[in-house]
Amino acid sequence: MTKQFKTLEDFLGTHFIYTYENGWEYEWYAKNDHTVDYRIHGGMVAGRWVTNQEADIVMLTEGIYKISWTEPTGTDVALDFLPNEKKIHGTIFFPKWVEEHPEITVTYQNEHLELMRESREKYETYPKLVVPEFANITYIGDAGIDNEDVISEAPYDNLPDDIRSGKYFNAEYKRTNK
Ligand SMILES: C=Cc1ccc(O)cc1
Repeated sequence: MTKQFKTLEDFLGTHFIYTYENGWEYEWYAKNDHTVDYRIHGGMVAGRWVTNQEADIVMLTEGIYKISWTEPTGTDVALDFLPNEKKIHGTIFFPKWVEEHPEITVTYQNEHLELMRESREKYETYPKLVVPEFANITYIGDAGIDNEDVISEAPYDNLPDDIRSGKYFNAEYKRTNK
């Protein structure tokens, strides 16, 4: 996709795959102007996936976007997207308990919200683990707003390659393997 991003509307509805310089691979979808979905393919919490996370999404200047949110786990995230440069800078602020028990969060979070809230009370928050990293964007797709097919199953080994090779979605950006 060689689309040039200029406005907030250009960004909303876009689906990205990217790899942080520490090797962590993430997939993320700007579902609408206040909601994000994502799936984690590599790194400390690989296997985790989340839909309908409330987020603040703004355009800082033409073609540059900032997204921030706080999660039920107590993890905070701030992402800066420079899609025309195929670059992102992301900072993740993990509570101590996620660093010590990442496996609790490696699931489809939406079905385990109570466990996340219980765990953040039961275990330690501080000191937080701050992970600031640049990432290279390896895929950009125009999924459209509120497309429930984008992040709709658990991550598996070759999923990013299936998407990048064009076999995961049809021309309407619906999953081909459903
Ligand atoms: C913790 C979630 C999260 C989602 C996307 C991303 O790039 C970093 C963190």
